Amino acid sequence: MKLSVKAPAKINLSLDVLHKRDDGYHEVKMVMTTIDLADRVELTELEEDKISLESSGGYVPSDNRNLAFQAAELLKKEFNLTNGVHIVIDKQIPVSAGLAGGSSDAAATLKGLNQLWDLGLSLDELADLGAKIGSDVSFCVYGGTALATGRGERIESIQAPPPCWVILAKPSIGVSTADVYRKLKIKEVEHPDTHSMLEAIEDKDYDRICSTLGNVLESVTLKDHPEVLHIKKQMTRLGAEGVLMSGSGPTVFGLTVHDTRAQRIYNGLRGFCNEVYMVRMLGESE
Ligand SMILES: C[C@](O)(CO)[C@H](O)COP(=O)(O)OP(=O)(O)OC[C@H]1O[C@@H](n2ccc(N)nc2=O)[C@H](O)[C@@H]1O
Ligand SMILES: Nc1ncnc2c1ncn2[C@@H]1O[C@H](COP(=O)(O)OP(=O)(O)OP(=O)(O)O)[C@@H](O)[C@H]1O
Repeated sequence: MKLSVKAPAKINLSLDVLHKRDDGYHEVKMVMTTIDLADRVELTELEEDKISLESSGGYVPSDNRNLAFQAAELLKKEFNLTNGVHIVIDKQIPVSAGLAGGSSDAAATLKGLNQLWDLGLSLDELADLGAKIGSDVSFCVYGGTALATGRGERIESIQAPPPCWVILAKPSIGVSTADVYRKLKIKEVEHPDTHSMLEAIEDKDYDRICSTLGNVLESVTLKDHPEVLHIKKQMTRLGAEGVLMSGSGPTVFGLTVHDTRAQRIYNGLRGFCNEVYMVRMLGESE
């Protein structure tokens, strides 16, 4: 049997870091939402007891460094399974971008194999398993829009923000999430008002959502990579109503409700950035 699962990217509308924990991770408070930029993960049952993986598009590892491979491995180990699977990833989400591409592939693999191998696991159980793979995987299991706390794995789903265009621009630089967290000076930075973001979403107040966007990790990535700040300025100049870096970066997203403005921002950014996307905010889990 074979099945195909959509794996959407996420953006962080608010990302706050509260303190460093004894286990080396950071306690976070984030509002995350899914966007209509997605990989597709195709799972085919194998007769043999093995996992194989291939990926089209951007370069990603095809062995157990791949988070989707790790998801299949984890299920086999946890439940002592001898099932096999061939995983094909149609990669549309840019890699190492701050958009949780790998995490979403892992979440899609967990959900798909739950069906394919008839494991009967609930979404909560899949999200708990996902947390063993990476901090963003639990959110990707639920999708939609959520408040994420703990190291990012404690998920409280909330309603979707009002729909709008999301223009994404990724400069051609690599950013290490671990480095960004390590360099963050928690006491010296301005913290976003996550509570206000939650209220704005509840009130469906698009203008307030735009003015409340905030990501504490910008303090590190913008300083190390001035091109990210440059993209933010261009997005604002081109008329985006709200602009922010997603996750640890380097992708910047701009929000607008206006169709013609969205096209103008998209065209304007393509002039000096190779990877630019214009997609809809999803917000709801599909
Ligand atoms: C930046 C975000 O993408 C925002 O959604 C996430 O916080 C990062 O999620 P992720 O890429 O799934 O992160 P993981 O693979 O769990 O961790 C990568 C590295 O980032 C650091 N890390 C991550 C999450 C967290 N709450 N505190 C951390 O300090 C740790 O050094 C960890 O070794
Ligand atoms: N399925 C996958 N897709 C993309 N990258 C993967 C995958 N599996 C493993 N990786 C590796 O994970 C690293 C980060 O990739 P990813 O695209 O998930 O980053 P990201 O969008 O910054 O994630 P996050 O926002 O969760 O920090 C890369 O070094 C990549 O080689």
